[in-house]
Amino acid sequence: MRYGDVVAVDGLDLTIERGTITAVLGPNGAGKTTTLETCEGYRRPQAGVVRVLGLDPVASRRDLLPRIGVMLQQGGAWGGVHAMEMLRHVASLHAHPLDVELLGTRLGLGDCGRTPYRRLSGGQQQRLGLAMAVVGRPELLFVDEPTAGMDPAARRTTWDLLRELRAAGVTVVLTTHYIEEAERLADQVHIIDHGRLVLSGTPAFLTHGGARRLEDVFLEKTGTVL
Ligand SMILES: Nc1ncnc2c1ncn2[C@@H]1O[C@H](COP(=O)(O)OP(=O)(O)OP(=O)(O)O)[C@@H](O)[C@H]1O
Repeated sequence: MRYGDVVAVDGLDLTIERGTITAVLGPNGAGKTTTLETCEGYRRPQAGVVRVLGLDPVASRRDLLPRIGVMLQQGGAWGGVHAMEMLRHVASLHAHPLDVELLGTRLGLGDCGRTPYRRLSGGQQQRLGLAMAVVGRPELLFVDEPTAGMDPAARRTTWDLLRELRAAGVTVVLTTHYIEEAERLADQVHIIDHGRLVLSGTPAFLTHGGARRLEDVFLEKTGTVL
């Protein structure tokens, strides 16, 4: 995937197993969001092949939309909408949504009250984005930096929710800059740099059974030690 002269994703080859949590790590500009957006069907691959639940994400977008959940890095709601109003709306678009009130309470959306979306804090917007992504009971969930800007309690709630989804058979693909998050949550970690895959494995494999810190492995492999 290129943007003009910039090569954002370059021969990236990876497969994600169903029912697992996969973390895609990489420095700023490594190509994580572009990769996710291509899998989500927002971008048509300029070369190569992408299959999501066995389907072409662009050609089969209508079939895939009810089956996947997407949490974008930013946005996804109208500026003037209230959090619970937005969540109820998204739920109404799905055949068998989760209980909106329970989900909203769990993710602290009740606290957002009548504040319009554009005035919510970054962490509150993230919580709503996560709720919108999971409310339709997706089989596959893409979450781009889900806990960025969240306070520690909201981060824990998010981790618990993602683990519960995995236990229920949902496949979760996340990007994060919090290496600890990947270490705690992910079954499989892929590190990408300059649009290429540089290392893959379970957290235990990558850290030699905990003998190394994943952050050190990440910095070494991506050459980002300053
Ligand atoms: N719409 C766009 N137009 C031009 N260049 C873009 C566009 N989107 C991304 N890029 C460039 O493509 C490269 C990959 O960007 P991408 O957003 O996929 O990286 P990322 O790994 O998600 O980064 P971050 O961790 O900072 O979110 C970067 O060099 C970025 O500047």
